[in-house]
Amino acid sequence: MSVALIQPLVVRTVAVSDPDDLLARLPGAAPYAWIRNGEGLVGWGEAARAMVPPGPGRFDWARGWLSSLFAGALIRDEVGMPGSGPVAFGSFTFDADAPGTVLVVPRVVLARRDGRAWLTTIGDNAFDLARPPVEPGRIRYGDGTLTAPQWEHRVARAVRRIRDGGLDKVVLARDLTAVADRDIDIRVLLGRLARSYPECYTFSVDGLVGATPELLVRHTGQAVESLVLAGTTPRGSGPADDATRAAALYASKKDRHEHACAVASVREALTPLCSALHVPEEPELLVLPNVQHLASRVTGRLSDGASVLDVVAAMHPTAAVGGTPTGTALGLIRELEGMDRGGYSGPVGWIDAHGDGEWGIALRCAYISGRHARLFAGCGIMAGSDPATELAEAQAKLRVMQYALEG
Ligand SMILES: C=C(O[C@@H]1C=C(C(=O)O)C=C[C@H]1O)C(=O)O
Repeated sequence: MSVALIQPLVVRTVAVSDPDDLLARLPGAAPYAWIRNGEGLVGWGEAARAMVPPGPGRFDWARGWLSSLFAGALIRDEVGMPGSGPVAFGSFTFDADAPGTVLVVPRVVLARRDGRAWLTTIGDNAFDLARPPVEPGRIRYGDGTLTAPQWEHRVARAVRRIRDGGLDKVVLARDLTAVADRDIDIRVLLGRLARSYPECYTFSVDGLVGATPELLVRHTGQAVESLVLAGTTPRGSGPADDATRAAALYASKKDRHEHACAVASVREALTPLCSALHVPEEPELLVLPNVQHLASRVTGRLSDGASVLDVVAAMHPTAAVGGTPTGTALGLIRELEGMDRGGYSGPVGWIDAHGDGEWGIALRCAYISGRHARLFAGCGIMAGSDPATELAEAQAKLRVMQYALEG
């Protein structure tokens, strides 16, 4: 297959002076990015790419492809940090059987972490001519797979199914289409997202772009960390209203149960892999510009040398994006959503040659292609869910990418 045809990668990482705004260094409109609070990695060009075949073995396939690629590489890494040396950016589809999972090793990666900065180049150090970003102009929206009222009906059906005892929780999503006057330059979106959502992970992988608050797993050596989110209320009209809404969220049996389902799924996935695992008793509140979430930071130590992709494979799909029990929820999602989620709500992130990396759940995101965008948002549906409230919550989540497109 393509693996056999690839020449060994010749990789060099050197320390560089502070690059300031990483996103401003991207020379062209097809970038790779993973940025939070100004730190992270940006990349461009392609040294290697794999379209990962769909199916239950996709994580194994990805792991095999990466290990033969990285094992054959000639690596000179003068920095020795997580994310130095060669890295692959990846986006896995939500549904294991859907096409569209991709891994790309950019030709150039520029990164900053803990006050250090580095540049990784692969192959000939070709000079990249920068083109200034271009604004997309006016944006027109259209319905995606379902209109808003149709989606509310599907939510009502899911609630009935839950009340009938079929399952505890299911996450239902909807999509929205957008067309711009001009081709959408992803760098414009990334700049807006990183400025307005600095706490989130602003990402870009092969046309999937967003700012997700949900860290599936960060893997550094033996340490793993995850930020589980579930249970949401929109921001209020001011500090007092915010506080009232936050208190109601904490007190809501429905939201606490929804959150507990998501935490339980992460605990179950991580327990077999970890020698130590800390799961907080009570959630905290994560306040974002558009919504507030119940949040639990889970930390652990891996018992053996599992890579970040092994951990991702064990965790996906958590109940934050699938439901409880997982299998029943996935069947209901297929039946009721009537759309292919693609990489939305799938794992997105990067991995280095040591198996370290950071992967988020691709939320608050859109696929960008030419002048077109397809935006996604979903909500956890419980027995006590009200379709109109869930629609409002999905709309609040869609605002992240609407803002990225419109400014
Ligand atoms: C599904 C999404 O978000 C997830 C669902 C949440 C909820 O229903 O409360 C909260 C955070 C995410 O885990 C989305 O943003 O599309």
